[in-house]
Amino acid sequence: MLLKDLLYKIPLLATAGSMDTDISSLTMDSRRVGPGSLFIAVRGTVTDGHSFIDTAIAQGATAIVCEEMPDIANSANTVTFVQVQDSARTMGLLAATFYGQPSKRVKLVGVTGTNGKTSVATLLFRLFRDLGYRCGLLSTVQNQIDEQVIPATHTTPDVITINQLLTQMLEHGCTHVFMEVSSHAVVQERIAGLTFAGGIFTNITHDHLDFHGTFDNYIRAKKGFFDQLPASAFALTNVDDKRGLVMLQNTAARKESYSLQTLATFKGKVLADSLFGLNMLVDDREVWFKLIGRFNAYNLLSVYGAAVLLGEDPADVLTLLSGVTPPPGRFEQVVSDNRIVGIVDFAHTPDALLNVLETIQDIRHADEQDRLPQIITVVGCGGNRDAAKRPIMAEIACRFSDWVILTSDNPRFEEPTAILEQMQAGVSPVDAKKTTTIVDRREAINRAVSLAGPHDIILVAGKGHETYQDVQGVKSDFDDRAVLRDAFLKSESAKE
Ligand SMILES: CC(=O)N[C@H]1[C@@H](OP(=O)(O)OP(=O)(O)OC[C@H]2O[C@@H](n3ccc(=O)[nH]c3=O)[C@H](O)[C@@H]2O)O[C@H](CO)[C@@H](O)[C@@H]1O[C@H](C)C(=O)N[C@@H](C)C(=O)N[C@H](CCC(=O)O)C(=O)O
Ligand SMILES: Nc1ncnc2c1ncn2[C@@H]1O[C@H](COP(=O)(O)OP(=O)(O)OP(=O)(O)O)[C@@H](O)[C@H]1O
Ligand SMILES: N[C@H](CCC[C@H](N)C(=O)O)C(=O)O
Ligand SMILES: [Mg+2]
Repeated sequence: MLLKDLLYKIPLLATAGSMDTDISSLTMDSRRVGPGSLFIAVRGTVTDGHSFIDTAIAQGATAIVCEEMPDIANSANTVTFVQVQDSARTMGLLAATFYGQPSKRVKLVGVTGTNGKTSVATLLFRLFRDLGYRCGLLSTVQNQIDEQVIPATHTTPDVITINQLLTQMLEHGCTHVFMEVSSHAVVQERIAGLTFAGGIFTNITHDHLDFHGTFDNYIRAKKGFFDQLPASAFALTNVDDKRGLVMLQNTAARKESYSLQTLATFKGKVLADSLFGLNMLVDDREVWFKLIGRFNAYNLLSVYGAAVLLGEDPADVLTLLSGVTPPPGRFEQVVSDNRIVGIVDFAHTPDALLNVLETIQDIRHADEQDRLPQIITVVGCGGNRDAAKRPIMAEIACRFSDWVILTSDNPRFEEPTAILEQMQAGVSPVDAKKTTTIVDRREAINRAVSLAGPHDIILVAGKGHETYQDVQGVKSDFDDRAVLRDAFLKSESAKE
């Protein structure tokens, strides 16, 4: 595509060089530049893409988009330079044009919020496939082009990757695409230039303050998604969340809502919640779902609402949705031969942990001898992420559990013991008696199993579907579900 066609309608501050240059590919990473590439210099959190302009040219880039013209701009006559106000945003607009506006050719629905994005996007994907559509999914767990699974590196990929994936989805006949929109992605313009058919807000609680600085900034980031929705889209919000209405304050999209507590476009009520699923009234129809926990009642209601807003028949939606299973690592049960109930859950924020533990408390029942199952929680917090949540998560674990084992999540580049000390700060002297700290996650899970008897519940929180542990940038195999199964087997054979 010619550079001048690519830049059509993009606000430019200055240019140097020919606009008739042919562009073969777009990239913001000098390491991926090839002959004929357009390199977009983006200022990042670690380094500045502008310092790689020379490398990009040496590797064959024929055009550079930047926020600051480099000195060589007027002397390099084989390369064209384009100065813009905001490279990251421009990249989104360029990607949409370069790939032929794929987001306009599918029904693209974005899901944002602190918790529940993967759950809602995955449920929508599974529901719409059951409704007979070919669908795409962009999620933390994985990306999917109908049946084909593509590993995910981010919750929301960069905007060039998104457009490439959307193009592949279109080639495979996908009509609907469901994607998570993280707050990082909004701030870094990873969704710039995408045309959404709908946006869903789940909730907002404490997370990522390391990145956003303040809670207000974090709210603004999430709201930014709704601010950029077109009038043709729907904006579906959870009005039971304190910030639910704020999200839609400035949106041009059609405002819709869901609630378990108050008047809303889509209204639900939890009738029963057990280890076998949720029984709900949804717009006055009674339905059983396979998911567990009141928080999932919200997820299900938003999925139902979005499906109806996308034109599906409410009764068909509920019939099919009642059979849909949750994504991996979300309240996933691993039960031992002697009936110890293991629950592996991706709860890695205070609110998620609170919800999961409240659910566990609600659904446990005393046995014939009137003994209430014990709750044993194994939890850690990731390194190089929001540190403020660490003591809070430890406190929540203690509040709801009979035993707590604090352990490592993904330490990344932090010292595991330092993270654990910050968690311990949330443990009161009284709770200290039931709390142990074991740095090694496998050992921690083994200890939990050794404390459990039949019908007791072990919650292993924080890593859910993850199949690795990241220590100093090295990812080694680690899967909470497999480790739990091993621990159950080992403890059974030790007893024999
Ligand atoms: C903090 C953060 O979000 N970082 C993201 C950001 O990287 P960055 O700003 O650090 O980039 P940088 O390393 O400073 O580089 C700046 C620019 O120079 C370029 N560069 C760099 C080196 C080089 O040799 N040549 C070159 O051209 C880079 O390609 C980049 O364009 O932009 C990159 C490209 O899009 C992302 O891969 C990267 O995600 C990192 C790996 C990450 O861990 N992100 C997490 C925090 C994240 O985004 N998480 C959210 C989900 C959170 C949640 O909801 O729970 C997500 O959406 O996944
Ligand atoms: N609607 C909800 N409200 C509160 N907590 C939830 C909700 N849905 C799920 N959770 C909890 O949060 C955890 C993560 O859920 P999910 O993966 O769907 O969230 P996410 O928003 O995609 O997270 P991430 O930001 O890491 O992508 C679940 O394992 C569960 O413990
Ligand atoms: N999307 C989240 C996932 C966190 C999962 C948790 N296991 C951790 O490593 O902190 C993030 O990248 O912040
Ligand atoms: Mg997710």
